[in-house]
Amino acid sequence: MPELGIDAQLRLQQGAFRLDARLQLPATGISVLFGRSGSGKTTLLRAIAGLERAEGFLRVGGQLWQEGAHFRPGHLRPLGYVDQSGELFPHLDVRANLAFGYRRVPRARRRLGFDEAVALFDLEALLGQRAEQLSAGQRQRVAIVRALLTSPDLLLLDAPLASLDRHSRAEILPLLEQLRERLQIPLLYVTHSQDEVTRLADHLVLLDKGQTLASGPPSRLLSDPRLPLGHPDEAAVVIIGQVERHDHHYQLSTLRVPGGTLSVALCRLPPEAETRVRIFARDVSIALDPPHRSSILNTLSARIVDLFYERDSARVMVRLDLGSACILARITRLSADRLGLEPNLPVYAQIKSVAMMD
Ligand SMILES: Nc1ncnc2c1ncn2[C@@H]1O[C@H](COP(=O)(O)OP(=O)(O)OP(=O)(O)O)[C@@H](O)[C@H]1O
Repeated sequence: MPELGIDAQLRLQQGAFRLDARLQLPATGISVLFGRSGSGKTTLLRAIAGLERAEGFLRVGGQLWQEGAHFRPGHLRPLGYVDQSGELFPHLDVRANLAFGYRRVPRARRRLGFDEAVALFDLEALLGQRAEQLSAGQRQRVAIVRALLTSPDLLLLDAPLASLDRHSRAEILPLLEQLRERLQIPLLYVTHSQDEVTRLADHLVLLDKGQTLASGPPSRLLSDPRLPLGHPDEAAVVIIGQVERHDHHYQLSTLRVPGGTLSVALCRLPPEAETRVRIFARDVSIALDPPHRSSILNTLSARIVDLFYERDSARVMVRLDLGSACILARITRLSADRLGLEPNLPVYAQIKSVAMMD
């Protein structure tokens, strides 16, 4: 793993709940903390923020924030924290809300200019509005930019989209994706939405009953059906593709991915650009021979890694190795038996639908 942004072991007892989490996260990019409700995500974030006093150690960007008796209090930890509610100073306008933290940062320490941050989150038109007049989605955008403008060493976002409607979520997600390219600090993002995991995560941490169950690249964790990552019907894997060419006549772009090429809706990325591609397990079917005369455009060569039988279900999850990445196929047990699927068997993965994430 590249340079560590967060290195921590934090233990905390809260009533009957015990947090005992080990974190080793990269210095840049979005690390997503994923887990069921009650798994301890907020508690862990609050411990990192110094709002809860956990035992153990915490190092952020090489700085020791706590260890043993040494405990840097929350207000002296240079971090931005945004929670679900995105609270602002209601009587101030957006400009004053944003300027509040920004003015306190010495010019030489500022990581992001005021105008740049405002433009990044498309806030120009809102600068004169009072915070109490904003919609929930607008408020959350302002809250994120306000946190960014304090030039933190670490940005903590606790389910920032969880209380928003679909439309506002769809508006903010691409802004967070853009932020990934711009930020030079770790961003720790809590969610229990699988969609946000596939869209945002550069690194994924799975928390279960207060413990870190798995931590690593999303491509590895998402393609491991043994991990409790949500309902199997929503299981999806993200792989990296490279733009090969565009076909304007048929409005399609071709991406090079492990195992072959994929056709996707025409995109604006230049040739050779990298992009994330999400493939739902439910959209993948398996054939033993190269399919021909089919309306499905996308077929990849694969080899079966293993099969996971779901209890009391007609379905089986099949892990398929494409060479340098794995995808999942959720098919019926009947089909798996009829085709005689077993580990190591070479097969063709037919993919009904592919979504580009960039
Ligand atoms: N102040 C407290 N005292 C006792 N128990 C608490 C306290 N705060 C949280 N808990 C318990 O700690 C556990 C973890 O809660 P936490 O809010 O961190 O989970 P979470 O993963 O963030 O959940 P969600 O996704 O629903 O927000 C839960 O069982 C919760 O009931």
